[in-house]
Amino acid sequence: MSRLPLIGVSACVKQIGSKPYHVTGDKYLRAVISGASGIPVIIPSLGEVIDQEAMLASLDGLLFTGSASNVEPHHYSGSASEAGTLHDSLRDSTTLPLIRRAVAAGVPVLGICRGFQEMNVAFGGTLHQKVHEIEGFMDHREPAGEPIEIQYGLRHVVDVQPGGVFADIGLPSQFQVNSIHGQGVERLAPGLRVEALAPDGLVEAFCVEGAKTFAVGVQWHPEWQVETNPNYLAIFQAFGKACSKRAGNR
Ligand SMILES: N[C@@H](CCC(=O)NCCCC(=O)O)C(=O)O
Repeated sequence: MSRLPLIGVSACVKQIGSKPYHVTGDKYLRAVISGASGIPVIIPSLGEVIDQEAMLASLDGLLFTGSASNVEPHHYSGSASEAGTLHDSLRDSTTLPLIRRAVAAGVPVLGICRGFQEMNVAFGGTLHQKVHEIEGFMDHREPAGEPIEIQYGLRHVVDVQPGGVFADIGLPSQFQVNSIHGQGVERLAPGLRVEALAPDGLVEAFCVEGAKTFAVGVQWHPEWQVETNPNYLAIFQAFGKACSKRAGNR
C-alpha cells in the first residue's frame, strides 16, 4: 500500500521569553502538504544529539528552509560577521552535516534561501555576506517596510541553464522569482551544477551533480503561494515525486 512521504523540515532556534524553541515557518509546512504531497515533520536543531543516520532512515525527504539568520562564516572560512548579525549555531550544527548525510544516503533534498546557502557551504562553497554591497550585483533583499505580499512578490527573472534538472521537469528557459536575501553564493561548491542565474550573474539555483535522487537548492522562495505559481509548484512537485518514490521503495 502506498503511503504519503514523510518530509523533514529544518527548524530555527528562537528564544521565546526566557526559553529556546525550535520553530519552522508555516508556509514551508503547508507547501510540503500542498506542493509536495507529503507529511511535514519538524526536525529540531539539536545538532548531533539526534542520531542523524537513524533519523534519515525514517524520512523520505528533507526541506531546508529559509531564515533571517546567516550561516556562521567560520563554516566557509569567511571573515567574521558584522556585530549584530543574526546567527543560529545550533541550526548550522544540525543542517550542515544533515545535508551531506542526506545526499549521500539518497534522501531527496530541497534547499530554500538559507537552506540553499547551507547546501553550498555543506559541500565546501563560500558565501558573499552582503551581495548588495558588491559592485555589479543587484540588491536582492526584499523592499523594507512593505506588506508581505509585496516583499514576496516577483522581483527579477532567472535564466535556466540547459540540460539540467529544471529543464528536465519542464521549467521555461526564463521565469520570474521573488528575492528575499542579503547573502549569496560566492564560490559554488565542487560537485554542484548551476541550474539558474539572476541577471547579475548570481547563482539562483543548483543541483548536486551525480546525486542518487532530487538534490536541488534555490535562492528564492518557491514555497510562497506555491499553488498559484506553476514554476514554483513544478519544483515542489518534482521534489515530492522523488520523496514519494523513496516512500514507495521501503
Ligand atoms: N539570511 C540569509 C537567508 C535569507 C532567507 O532565508 N530569508 C528568508 C526569510 C524568512 C523566510 O521567508 O523564511 C540571507 O540574508 O541571505
